[in-house]
Amino acid sequence: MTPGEVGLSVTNVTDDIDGTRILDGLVFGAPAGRVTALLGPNGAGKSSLLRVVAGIQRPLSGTVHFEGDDLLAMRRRERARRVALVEQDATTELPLTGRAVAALGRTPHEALLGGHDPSSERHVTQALTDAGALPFAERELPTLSGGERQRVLLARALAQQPRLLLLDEPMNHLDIAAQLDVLGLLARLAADGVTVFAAMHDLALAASHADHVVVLSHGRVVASGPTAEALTPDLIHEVYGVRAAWTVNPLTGKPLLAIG
Ligand SMILES: Nc1ncnc2c1ncn2[C@@H]1O[C@H](COP(=O)(O)OP(=O)(O)OP(=O)(O)O)[C@@H](O)[C@H]1O
Repeated sequence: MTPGEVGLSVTNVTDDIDGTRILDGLVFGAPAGRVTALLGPNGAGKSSLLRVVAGIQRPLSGTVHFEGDDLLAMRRRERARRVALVEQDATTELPLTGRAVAALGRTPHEALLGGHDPSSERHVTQALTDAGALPFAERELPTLSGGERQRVLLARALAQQPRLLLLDEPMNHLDIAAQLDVLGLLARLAADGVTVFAAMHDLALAASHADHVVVLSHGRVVASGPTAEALTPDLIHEVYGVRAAWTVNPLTGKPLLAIG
């Protein structure tokens, strides 16, 4: 698939939880080999949508295609070879080392009848390195700080070698340098052909690092498109009730979204 073509395609996705409509007729596309930020206020439905796309939560109706294939109709193992999700504050009480957690990402690629794959260890070490988690590889997960755990969970997703990487607030727990580090990694993954779809809260960081945005409000898509076109000050005011203006970042010379 050529970068920029629609990679992820969501059509008429609707879902309820306990009789309440959480996702309401969502229709949007996210370009292949690009970083798309999923934005929206608390409770807008971002995590729910990511869980639907990842195949964890089956929607009431609608379809989800990736690179032309129906993700919801796929067997779980096949889907796991294509799609990885880094959940928000995933369970972290497992007494497993960082390396063991990252190695879980290899499961969908392992032979069903066992057998050692010699390349697996190499993929795990590479994933730990790319996610900046190598220093924590031999430490048990419950002993790690929030930001360190976040990097290990990212390593697990990278070890999965997904074509579609879903992330739920990947910058959560990370200091600003680490946030920029992860955003740089997401851009490199996208340049390598991975479609990245990440829920984010920091509008300014999303504005400067995402190629494309999808904005949810009350379970509906209220904007979707290339970042500078879709993320207008009016839209931001309507959705978040704050003022915003596009300006130029004096450090980088690139567009900067100022929030006031
Ligand atoms: N298990 C559940 N039971 C009841 N309501 C739920 C459940 N999970 C989510 N919801 C509700 O669904 C709506 C969407 O939640 P979701 O977590 O998808 O939003 P979000 O955009 O990810 O929010 P945040 O930015 O706060 O993480 C919210 O109103 C939430 O209260």
